[in-house]
Amino acid sequence: MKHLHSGKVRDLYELPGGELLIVARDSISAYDHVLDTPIPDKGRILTQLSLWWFERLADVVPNHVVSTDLPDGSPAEWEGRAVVVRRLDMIPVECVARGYLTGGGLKDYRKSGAVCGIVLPEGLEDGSRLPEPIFTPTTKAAVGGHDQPMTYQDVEQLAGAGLASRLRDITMEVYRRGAELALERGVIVADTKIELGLREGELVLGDEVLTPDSSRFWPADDWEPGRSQKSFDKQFVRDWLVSPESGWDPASGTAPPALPAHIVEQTRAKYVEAYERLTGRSWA
Ligand SMILES: N#Cc1c(N)ncnc1-c1cnn(CCN2CCOCC2)c1
Repeated sequence: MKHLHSGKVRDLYELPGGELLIVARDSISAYDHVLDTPIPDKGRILTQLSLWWFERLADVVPNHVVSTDLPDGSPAEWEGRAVVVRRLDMIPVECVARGYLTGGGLKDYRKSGAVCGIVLPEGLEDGSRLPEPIFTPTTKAAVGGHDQPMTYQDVEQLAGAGLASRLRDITMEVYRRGAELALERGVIVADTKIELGLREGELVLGDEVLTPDSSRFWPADDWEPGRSQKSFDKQFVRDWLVSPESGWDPASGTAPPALPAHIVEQTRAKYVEAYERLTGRSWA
């Protein structure tokens, strides 16, 4: 098979029949670096979580999944973390829904009182829950670049009014369903990013959906607006990397050091916990 693209934590291949293969690696990224130390089973756990969400959301939007059978000639180690998907005509918009204000959205809000042209109430802090979830699309940045916020009018100009409306409706419904289910199970989904493409004129959900890589997962019992929230899955890694033990400085521009075994194990356990809490299934 032909290698097409490598993202931070996933690779894309083209299959002889014209379909694509997405392979999730056990890589984890923090402070804008992909770490050298893999988290065992992360690729499999997030692939299986995404597949579970694709199925649950099939009444909202069709998806690009064709099969989880490994294509002939694939390395056996890809089992469980490789998905055969239909090739879509991807819409070049990162479709983001936010239920809480943080990250780039908070930065824009502090500068202008708005996010993607949507004016928000005054007095919101880092981690504030928004009165209603909002659609905050961004451009798909080139490798190493940063996504740029788009207004809804930008999306209409790019995709047309009809498609823009569908992109927003689907994004908001995927977020609403995901955030509602997750909160019942003790996980806040602060925001999520989906990617949609066209196939025979129909919008189809691509990429991955409602994973800790495509979304911000926060432990609900630790939520406190006014400070940065703990990441459900990445907090052990983030804290260790800036601890005296690691000896690393994010501002140094150098690559982060390898993670100690106990941080790897605790982080793997968080991915297992997220999968089990959300799906109600045992990972074993
Ligand atoms: N999904 C999908 C998909 C599709 N079904 N058809 C055509 N193109 C794409 C595609 C091409 N690039 N990306 C960006 C995100 N990638 C996701 C996979 O992993 C690598 C990054 C999506």
